[in-house]
Amino acid sequence: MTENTLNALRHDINEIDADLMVLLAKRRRISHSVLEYKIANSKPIRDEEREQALLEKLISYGKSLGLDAFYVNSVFQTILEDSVLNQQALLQKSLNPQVLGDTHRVAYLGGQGSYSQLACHKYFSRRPGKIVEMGCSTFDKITEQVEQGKADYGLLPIENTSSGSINEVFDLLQHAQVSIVGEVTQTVEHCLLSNPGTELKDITKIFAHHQPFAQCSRFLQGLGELQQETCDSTSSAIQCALETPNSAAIASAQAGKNVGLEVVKTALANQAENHSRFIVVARQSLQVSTQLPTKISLIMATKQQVGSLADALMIFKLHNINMVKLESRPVPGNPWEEVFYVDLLANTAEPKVQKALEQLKECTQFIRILGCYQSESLQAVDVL
Ligand SMILES: O=C(O)C(=O)C[C@]1(C(=O)O)C=C[C@@H](O)C=C1
Repeated sequence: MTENTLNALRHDINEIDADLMVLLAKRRRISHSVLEYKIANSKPIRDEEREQALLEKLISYGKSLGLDAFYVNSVFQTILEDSVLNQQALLQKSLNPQVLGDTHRVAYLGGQGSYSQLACHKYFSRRPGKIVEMGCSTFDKITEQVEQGKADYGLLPIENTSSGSINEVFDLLQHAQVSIVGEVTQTVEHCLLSNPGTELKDITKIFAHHQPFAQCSRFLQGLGELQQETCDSTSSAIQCALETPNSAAIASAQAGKNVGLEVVKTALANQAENHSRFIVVARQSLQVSTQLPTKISLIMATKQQVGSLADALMIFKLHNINMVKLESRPVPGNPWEEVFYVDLLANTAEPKVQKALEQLKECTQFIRILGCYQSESLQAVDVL
């Protein structure tokens, strides 16, 4: 094959890709129109039966065209997820026009290339408007920016599939005057990054935030006596690696590319599927439509009596409310006292939930709703 033929083929591929883009944009516009019907008729945004029927039909049509089921399924699951999440974000915006403005000042940990920045871009990509990024050096500074009205939103990592709950953030939520208004999950692909030409055997020191250190503990154990230096954020770890010969940082490949560091090794995390869930906080709580899958996060301190935690949890069961997270953390200044963090798949606008929360007030010492927000972890319809 000549180079000319190759160029002609690539030209054809470019045209097909451009046509696909036009069709994807058209599909998105139609999906927005379907939302109008759902708003007018109070229908839930997600229609899993419709998704199932659609995917089955597409898989069978794909087979007749020589496309395998796995490929068709993965392409259309992505399209459907985009469609659902966009409908949800638009509905939220129509419900809270005064709060969800056109400029989003977002405070997050670190700077360019941090996982928080990636999560910020992911979350706000569905929320039209300009993002003003405010990189911060600590979690406290993030909530301070929001409390003082200098930022509209703060992004805080709350849990990771390898290292578990991020206790610092749970503790911060005990006293920060902010509400949780959203969540976003970001895939975290840790790589070892170093100055060009550096090989793994040359590296004597590794810089990272303590979370990546925890998430890559097995890889690090395998390296033996290597110096590890904990940094405030992934961005500052990258800066240190840039300035220190024979050193490396743990961060995403993209973060390294931004500053000229090269990837020495990929896939460092203990778990192959390494994801972090971030919460989005703001000064004001949001109204969340009951047409959306929603979560409530709350903290509570139970009475110091036998069975008081069991009594509190029983209330959720009695009202058929699904509890998806329960964490306990010590209360600063009160040794051996615990505060519980609870996530529920529920909406504070539902009467049964209001009733349950009233009952919970009666059987606990203290309860505070941290937020009711749109849950973005969509469970894909299973067709394969
Ligand atoms: O058909 C609908 O109800 C839509 O909103 C469209 C659509 C889609 O993009 O195809 C989106 C969300 C639903 O879960 C099902 C299908």
